[in-house]
Amino acid sequence: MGQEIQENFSASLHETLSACGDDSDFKGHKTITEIFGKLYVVGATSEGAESPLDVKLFDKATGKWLAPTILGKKPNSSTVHSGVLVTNDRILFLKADSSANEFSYFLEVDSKFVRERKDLLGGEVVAWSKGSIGDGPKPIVISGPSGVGKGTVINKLMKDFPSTFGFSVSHTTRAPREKEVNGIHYHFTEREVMETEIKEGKFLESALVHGNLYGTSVEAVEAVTDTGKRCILDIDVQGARSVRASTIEAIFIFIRPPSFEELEKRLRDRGTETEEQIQKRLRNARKEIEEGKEGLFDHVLVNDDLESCYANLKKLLGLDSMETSNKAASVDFRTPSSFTISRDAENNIVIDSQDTETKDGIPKKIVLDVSSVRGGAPGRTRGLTVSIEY
Ligand SMILES: Nc1nc2c(ncn2[C@@H]2O[C@H](COP(=O)(O)OP(=O)(O)O)[C@@H](O)[C@H]2O)c(=O)[nH]1
Ligand SMILES: Nc1ncnc2c1ncn2[C@@H]1O[C@H](COP(=O)(O)OP(=O)(O)O)[C@@H](O)[C@H]1O
Repeated sequence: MGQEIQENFSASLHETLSACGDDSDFKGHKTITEIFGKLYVVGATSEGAESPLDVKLFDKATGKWLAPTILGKKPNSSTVHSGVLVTNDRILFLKADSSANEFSYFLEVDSKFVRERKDLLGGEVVAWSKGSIGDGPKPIVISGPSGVGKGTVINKLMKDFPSTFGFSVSHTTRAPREKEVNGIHYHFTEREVMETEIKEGKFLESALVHGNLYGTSVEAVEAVTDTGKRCILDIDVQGARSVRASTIEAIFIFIRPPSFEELEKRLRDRGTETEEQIQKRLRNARKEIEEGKEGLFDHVLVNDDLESCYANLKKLLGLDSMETSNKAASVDFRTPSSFTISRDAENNIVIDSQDTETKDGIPKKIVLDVSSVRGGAPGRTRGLTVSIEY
């Protein structure tokens, strides 16, 4: 395998590319990584540190440039220090003079997420994801029949813990209710537009629910994880099943009503649906309650008395003891302004500072254990372990 994979350290890759007629047209520094006969060339298309990084792909066998679909939020060019192949499925980029939260980005070239997207979109696909030290908090998926009280408990959680949780705002083709605000409760959209966006791979999951399309976009979850908050998804059972089958590691919670009669009463008292819509939701509710028993969910809560249901939810999320409130790993440092990258005997990636002055909070050496990195939430590579020496 060593023969088939070459990293950016190798000057010969730059020679190979020049010999092939390098028309990648990047400004300034570019990195090249070879994986199974394909050169992944990463650089900026315009000058300046804020220019986003672009990816071009050169196939040595055919001598042709391929234009991959690039998913995920592109890091900017100040990120480029060096591309290091960490596993066969992703390349690591390290950023100088940066916080622990921002210093590592991965270009996924053959991860499960990328393979899924290739099947969907066809052609070459790559995806950017930000490195996350440790496991980070898992997203929470909440499902249950219409009218059971999902929205009510989620609102309570967001109000009581505003800096801990963020809501994944879904797209839907249903009409807004009176008090619903576009972009806050849902992104209200046209069916044709949403169908096209589903084909383009914009959605992590989507489903037809009560006659309308609903879906979670990659961007909706990224918007929450980017703020460092824990993402809450209010999605139906089909959506929960899709997320379960994906690379997202989440906690799945199903909320049941105390009885079918009580569910009907809540739905009617809410007064947001027509009689026909209520009937449709009640028909679907029977099916959903049955599916909720299937073992797809990690926890089932009964929403009889609201306060006790909410107390149980907080308990299972570890919020009753604040020390265990799912804080992200608290490793804090800044990367040096200048460094070299190498590997040690255990195959860890070693960042050695080349800064002439020592500064507080900037380690001399940072050792990255990448043996257990994996995709987590979209836009995230989790499981990075860091040790530092000052
Ligand atoms: N699969 C999927 N389901 C969603 C999404 N957003 C909302 N839903 C589900 O769609 C169903 C209808 O939601 P909504 O129209 O807000 O009505 P409500 O459940 O009566 O409040 C609920 O089961 C939601 O959990 C989504 O992005 N994906
Ligand atoms: N435990 C409860 N007891 C009584 N009414 C409730 C309870 N939980 C929620 N409700 C009410 O039931 C209705 C449906 O709740 P909602 O949160 O909109 O459900 P969902 O989001 O699951 O469709 C709302 O009017 C809400 O105020």
